[in-house]
Amino acid sequence: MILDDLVKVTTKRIAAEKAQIPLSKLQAKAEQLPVQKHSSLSKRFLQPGLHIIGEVKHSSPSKGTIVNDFPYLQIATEYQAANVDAISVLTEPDYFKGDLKYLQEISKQVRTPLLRKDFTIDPYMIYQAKSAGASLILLIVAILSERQLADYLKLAKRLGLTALVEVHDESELKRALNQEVELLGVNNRNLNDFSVDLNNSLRLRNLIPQDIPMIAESGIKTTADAKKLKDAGINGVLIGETLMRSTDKTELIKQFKVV
Ligand SMILES: O=P(O)(O)OC[C@@H](O)[C@@H](O)c1c[nH]c2ccccc12
Repeated sequence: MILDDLVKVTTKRIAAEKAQIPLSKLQAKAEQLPVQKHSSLSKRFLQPGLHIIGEVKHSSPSKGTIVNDFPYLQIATEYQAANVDAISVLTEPDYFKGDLKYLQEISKQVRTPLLRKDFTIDPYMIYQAKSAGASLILLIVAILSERQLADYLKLAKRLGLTALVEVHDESELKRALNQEVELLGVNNRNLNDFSVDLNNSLRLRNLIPQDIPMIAESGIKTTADAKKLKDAGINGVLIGETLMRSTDKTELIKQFKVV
C-alpha cells in the first residue's frame, strides 16, 4: 500500500534530516518565530463562498510528472494575485518531487497562508514547517495513532499553526472528531487504488458539524464539480492538478470562486 511506503521513506528522510539539523536547533528557531492568531485562519473558511486552496505540485504517484515546467515561485505569486485563501506546497521529495526549499522560498515572496503538504509523522516536521514559513500543516489520520494526532494538534496550536486534518472515510472521520479539530479535509482520492470519487466529500459533509470548516481535496476538475461541492455545504476546495495544468490559472480561480 502506497501510504505504508510513504511513511517508510518519510521516516528515513526525517532521520537523515535530523542528523543535519538537530531537533533542538530547529525547535529553538521555530519557537522564536511569532505565533499567528491561528484560530482566525480556520474560521476564515466558514465565511460565505467557496474558498480555494491552490496547490503547487510537480508530480504525484498517481499521475507521474504533471508539468515539465515548474516555476514554483511564479505559480505561487499567481495564486496570491488571484486571491486564493491558502497555497498548498508539496514538500515530499520521493513521490511528489516536492522540496522544503519550495516552501521556504515561496514564504519569502507571498503573504498568502501556506500549507506544508507532507506526510507528517514526526514532531520534527512540524517545527520544520513553522521554520519554513508555513501557517498550516497536514495531518493525515490514516497514518497517525490517536496519541500522535493529539500530540501533533497540540504542538501545532502552540506554534500557531492550523492543522488541516485529512480523512478519507467514516471511520477516520470518527477518529478525527474525537479530537479538537478546527479544519477538516476530506480526500476524494483513495490512496490504495488512486480512484477518485467526489461523492466522498458530499457524503462526509453531513457527518461533520457545521461549525467545523470542511475542505474537499483531490480530483476537482470543473466548475460544475466545485458547484456541486459548494451546494452541499462544503467550505473549500483544494485543487492541484487542474490548476497546475491550466494555462490561465488566474481566470480559472476566478471561475471557481463564483460557482
Ligand atoms: O491534484 P488534485 O487531484 O487536485 O489533488 C490535490 C490534493 O488534494 C492532493 O495533492 C492531496 C490530497 N491529500 C494529499 C496528501 C498528500 C499528498 C497529496 C495530497
